[in-house]
Amino acid sequence: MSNLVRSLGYLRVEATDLPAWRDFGVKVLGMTEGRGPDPHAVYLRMDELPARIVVVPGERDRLAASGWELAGPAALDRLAAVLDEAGIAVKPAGADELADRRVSHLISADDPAGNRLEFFCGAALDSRPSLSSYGTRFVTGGQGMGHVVLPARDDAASMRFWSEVLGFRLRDSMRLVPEHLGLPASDEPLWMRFLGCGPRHHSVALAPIPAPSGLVHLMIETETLDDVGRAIDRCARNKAPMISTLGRHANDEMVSFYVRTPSGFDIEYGYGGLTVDDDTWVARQTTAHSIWGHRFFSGGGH
Ligand SMILES: Cc1ccc(O)c(O)c1CC[C@@H]1C(=O)CC[C@]2(C)C(=O)CC[C@@H]12
Ligand SMILES: [Fe+2]
Repeated sequence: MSNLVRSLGYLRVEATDLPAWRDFGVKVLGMTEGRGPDPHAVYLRMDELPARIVVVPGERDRLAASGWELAGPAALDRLAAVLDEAGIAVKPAGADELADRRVSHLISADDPAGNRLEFFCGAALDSRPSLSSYGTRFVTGGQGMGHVVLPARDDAASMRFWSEVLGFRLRDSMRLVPEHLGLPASDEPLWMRFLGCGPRHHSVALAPIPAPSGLVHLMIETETLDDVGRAIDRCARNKAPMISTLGRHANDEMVSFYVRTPSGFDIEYGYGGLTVDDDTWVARQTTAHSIWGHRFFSGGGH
């Protein structure tokens, strides 16, 4: 157990339509556009960091990496050793990558499902405030930028890596119905695992959900319910495809809806998520994904 990762820091996305992403990020999500080292990239800000979503031009639409923040260089060194001991290949970053990501230290590794992870510390802060023209304010800070749901076929291998090696804590599990995900029926239970590394109920969820882009969804959280309501209005105005109704999740009590990004994965746009304390939290099994709402339009799956 290492317990070294503090929060979800950023996502790097490779995309085919950069102008669509700029419009989507600013006009639908209510993020602000930052500047950065790559003149062709779109840098989307939520807070004092220079970017939380970095969209780089590419041949295809996919999650290039999720970035995970650690407290400092000593913690990053310890994580590198822990990964190495577990037999996981660790790639140190070169000066070019450090400059590109505007962090002081960075290593990368793949999880057992092949999800590319970057672990960093020493992020640069932007002196210009991130002021959304819709007044949207995001919940970040110690809770990080939100949560990601990553595809993972092998439950046991993923749990070993995320929980035993990285030190994430299991906060909830939910059984999935294979037919709802377009998967063949099976006797083996299909698990969705919700894991946390800080006060946010979950910073990552792992599930055998097919995801051609490498990401099922990214959840971002706003400070008020009105921010979520206004985002729903902006989806309609900008013809962004909402894929679910508003709902409240059973496990983290988040009130949210889902909208499709120009890269084919989804954004969960939410308010009011639970924070938990590891000393008192008990992991349970939720049997329904929501206490109300979250009706998905695409007929099963997501
Ligand atoms: C169940 C749940 C609790 C809290 C969350 O933040 C959260 O995203 C979810 C999962 C929602 C979930 C999904 O992400 C992909 C498709 C899923 C599995 C469904 O088909 C129902 C629930 C959906
Ligand atoms: Fe979610």
